[in-house]
Amino acid sequence: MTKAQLFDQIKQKKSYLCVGLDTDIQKIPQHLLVEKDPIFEFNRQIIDATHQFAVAYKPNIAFYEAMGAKGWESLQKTMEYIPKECFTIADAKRGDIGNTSGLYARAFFDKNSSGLDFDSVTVAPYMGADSVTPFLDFPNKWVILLALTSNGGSKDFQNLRLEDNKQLFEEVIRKSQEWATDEQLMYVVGATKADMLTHIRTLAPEHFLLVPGVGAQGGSLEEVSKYGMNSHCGLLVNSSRGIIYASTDKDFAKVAGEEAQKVQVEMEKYLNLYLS
Ligand SMILES: O=c1ccn([C@@H]2O[C@H](COP(=O)(O)O)[C@@H](O)[C@H]2O)c(=O)[nH]1
Repeated sequence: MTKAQLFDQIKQKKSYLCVGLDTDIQKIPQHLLVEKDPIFEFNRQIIDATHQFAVAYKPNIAFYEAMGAKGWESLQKTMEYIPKECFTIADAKRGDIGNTSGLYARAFFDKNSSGLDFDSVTVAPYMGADSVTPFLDFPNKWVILLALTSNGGSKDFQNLRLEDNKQLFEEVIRKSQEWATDEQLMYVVGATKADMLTHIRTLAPEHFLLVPGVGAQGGSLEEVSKYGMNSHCGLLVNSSRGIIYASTDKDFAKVAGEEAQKVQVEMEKYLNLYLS
């Protein structure tokens, strides 16, 4: 999917919501456990209930890998089920020496090889250029590079000052722009770091940002939108637990749909206010 197509979706749905499919067998409603594939059944109902309010879905790969071969099968079925207009993110946080990264890229991007055809994958920048560029060899596919993450531990490395007093995450954003344009590269910035967004927009004015950390982690959608939005929105704001586990009862899908709609209504307001 191109950047223009993503912005078209955002305008059509008046939403920049990404629903996180962090589907945990221990958290899904009990009544689904009798299904042949409870994880897929849960995702199917969540997608049915939320897709009119969401422009993207982000399965966190850990939740599927932890279930072995069955988990990969549930993931493949989920990917087949997500409506084609939605942007898909493999939240896998990969990155390794070049030839290995190439295989990670095939795992998420090359349907003929792995059965998976994600639009994007999250990548850790720590190993540098040759660990990231193999993902960029796939046309129309995106790298979403971890820049300033939402967790407390992000300060251990990402805020370290370099010799020129720049913080490490700033250098990640600067250096990575030598590898790809904003047509293929996005950054992860946690909603819990919304106070940094004005500054981040000076470093990456045109890029889309994937912003996790609203909902369960307490980040503010209003602040993210106010300080992070650009002329083509430039934001995909993820909520996982806040939507998919809003109810853990038989009504889980209906309640998830209602939560997604609430977020969409708020996003519509911010699109009207802050789209420059
Ligand atoms: O900085 C980051 C990067 C990734 N994540 C992931 O996003 C979701 C957030 O889930 P919630 O339930 O909405 O808190 C989850 O998959 C994380 O692994 C992040 O939170 N922060």
